[in-house]
Amino acid sequence: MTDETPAPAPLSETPPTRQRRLRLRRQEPIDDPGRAARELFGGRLVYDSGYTRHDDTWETITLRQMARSLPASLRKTVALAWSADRAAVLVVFGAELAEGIAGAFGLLAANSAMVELFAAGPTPDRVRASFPALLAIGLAAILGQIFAGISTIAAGRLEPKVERAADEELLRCTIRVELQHMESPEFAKLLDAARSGCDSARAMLGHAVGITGAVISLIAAGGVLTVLHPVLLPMLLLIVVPHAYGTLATSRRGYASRRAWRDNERMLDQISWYLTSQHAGQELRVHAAGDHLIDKFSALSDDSEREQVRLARATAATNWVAAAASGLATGATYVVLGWLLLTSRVPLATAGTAVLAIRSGSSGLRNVVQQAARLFAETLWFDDFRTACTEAEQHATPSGGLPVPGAPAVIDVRDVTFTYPDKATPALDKVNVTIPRGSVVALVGENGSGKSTLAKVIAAVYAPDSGAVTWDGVDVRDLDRDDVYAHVGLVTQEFVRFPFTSGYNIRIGRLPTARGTDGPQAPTDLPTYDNDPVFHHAIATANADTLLPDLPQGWNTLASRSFAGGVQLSGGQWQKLALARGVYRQAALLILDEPTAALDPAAEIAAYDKVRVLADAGHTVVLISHRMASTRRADQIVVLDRGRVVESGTWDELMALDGAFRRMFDIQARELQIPSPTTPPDGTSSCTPGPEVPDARRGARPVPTPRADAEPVSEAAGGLVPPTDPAEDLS
Ligand SMILES: Nc1ncnc2c1ncn2[C@@H]1O[C@H](COP(=O)(O)OP(=O)(O)OP(=O)(O)O)[C@@H](O)[C@H]1O
Repeated sequence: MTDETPAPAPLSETPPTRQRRLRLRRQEPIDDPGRAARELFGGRLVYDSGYTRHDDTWETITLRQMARSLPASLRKTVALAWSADRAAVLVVFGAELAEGIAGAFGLLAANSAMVELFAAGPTPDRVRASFPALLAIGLAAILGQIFAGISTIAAGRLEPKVERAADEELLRCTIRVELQHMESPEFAKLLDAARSGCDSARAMLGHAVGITGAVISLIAAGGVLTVLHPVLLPMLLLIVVPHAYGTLATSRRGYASRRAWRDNERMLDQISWYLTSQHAGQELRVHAAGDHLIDKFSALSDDSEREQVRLARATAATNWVAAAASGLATGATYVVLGWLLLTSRVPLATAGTAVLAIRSGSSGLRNVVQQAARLFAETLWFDDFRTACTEAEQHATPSGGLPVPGAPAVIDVRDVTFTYPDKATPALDKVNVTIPRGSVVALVGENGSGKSTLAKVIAAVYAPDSGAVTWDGVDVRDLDRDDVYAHVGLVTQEFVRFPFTSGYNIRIGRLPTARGTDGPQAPTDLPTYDNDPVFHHAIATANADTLLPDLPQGWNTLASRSFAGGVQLSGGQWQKLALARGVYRQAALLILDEPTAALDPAAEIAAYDKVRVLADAGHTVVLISHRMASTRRADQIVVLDRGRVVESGTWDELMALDGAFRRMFDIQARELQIPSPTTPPDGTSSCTPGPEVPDARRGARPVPTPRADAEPVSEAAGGLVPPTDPAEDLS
């Protein structure tokens, strides 16, 4: 470093940190994330998901807002519960009402008992006279508890039903949403929020029951007070209103603070997870980054502790103010009560009952405020759940349409243009590809050139903005989508590693319940892999039988180390399972998006050989690969560049063309020191010629002929009949 170069200011001395210390001293919430957070995460670690959608509700909610929204929230809860279990709703309401009435009855009995006890005469006589009233108090208390228990049982029956109904509704409507909409960031966030909304359905019920009970006991206490003396009723309000404000203020402050320190906790969780995980263990040790991260953990923990201390002090201060206000009101109430006593407006016994009623009433109202605030927040999440379901229905995969008579002889991509919603330039731009049955079409091109997008359009997962994908001349949009999907098998780059058994990870490609498939077992059967020829065909094709030595329970071994008895599979082993899943589907059109990226060289070569065998058996294969050599046995190679088809033709034709494909091949060949095929001046090469393609030039739309040697595909629901002896066919 030269003298002129200014030394970077130490992060700890930057202005935001000084400001932060001041804020801490003044007990204000920390809004500067601190040095460790900035260095590691670039600032606070805030979820960009729907789970934080209503985070500021508690901080902004007012008593008036809550009171206004309460009837609507209660209405929604009752409607939800009513649709789940009417009888349970009636029992809950009846039990809450009965509990409230028992409470009021108990207060009146207490009044009678006090009248007797404060009456003139010898003490034994007064006690004896008060006996029936004392019995009535006991009876009211017992009945109150019995009714509370009945309400709890009925609510316990109702709550899981409500939650399950919401969960299932969300799952059913989400699984039908078109992927294009599913991938939009806004819908993804709404869906996150909707998941919370399902939990909220249950919580809303709990709060609604709590509010009902509290309101009923409040009315009972208010009624008793009014009977004793009308002036006592406003006194009750005087006590509870400051309490209500205090409760709300404390909760709001607590929530705001927790929100601030929750970001901190999230950062701590992230660091501690990586410090203790096997996944990062190797790098952290070799790079000696562990101690550094522990220091950051310490710094963030300091911040977290400071924030929690600040919160405790602030909460105590708010509670003191609220309690002081409420205490003043209570004092005033007792002064009024004393005045009523002194002026003989109420007898001493009534004053005693009034004290009890005021206590029970004020606790009821406090309860109402707390529960109503929670109900308000939960209702927001629940509304998201409803919005998500409505939006999901609006963007559901259309049902109906023309039936797909069988495996298509030709799939045609015509002038297809497709732009992702958040992108300015199209991912596919006037793309034309013709895919005859029984052929292997390889899509190649640089990263981001549009290969996976084109595969999704071919699989009818995305609908083109313009142009069309046709199956035997019929636009896919006019076909029954479930029928179309019954003919498609997909092995994506990011195939799913389900935490199920390794066998089920394959079987999920073609479950008996799936429409259009004729799975080997009835849904109630336990999987028996031994006598499932399709399963054995799939594992042989994907070379997945090599996994068996690592599967202690065979195909019933759980493929997840997170659970007891589960195993950890390697990346390549998982890829074999995914490939087997795709083959097990027995689909007419098989899309393989980089299906061998994690395989060893021998397994990779075997996999490409099997792809050829599948095509020769009548499957149509769309293969995406970055390894140019792997496309050698494809019938057609389509080269994409920034969403456009720049070359297409057979291997020989593209090598002879000496364009983009040849350049990509030569780069890889140089790296691996593979001799490049010699291209004679007439443009033909020494490679085995593929089926004749009439026009192979830059950007041209080739029209390959359907393979004459392709075996007929079983027309039954798009499934291909497996070879009787897989080994025979695959050897
Ligand atoms: N879900 C998405 N949302 C927005 N843009 C996307 C999405 N998926 C892909 N893209 C963009 O579309 C373009 C084409 O992507 P695509 O995944 O089809 O390329 P690819 O050729 O398969 O790339 P790779 O070889 O890296 O797998 C890229 O610019 C990519 O950033």
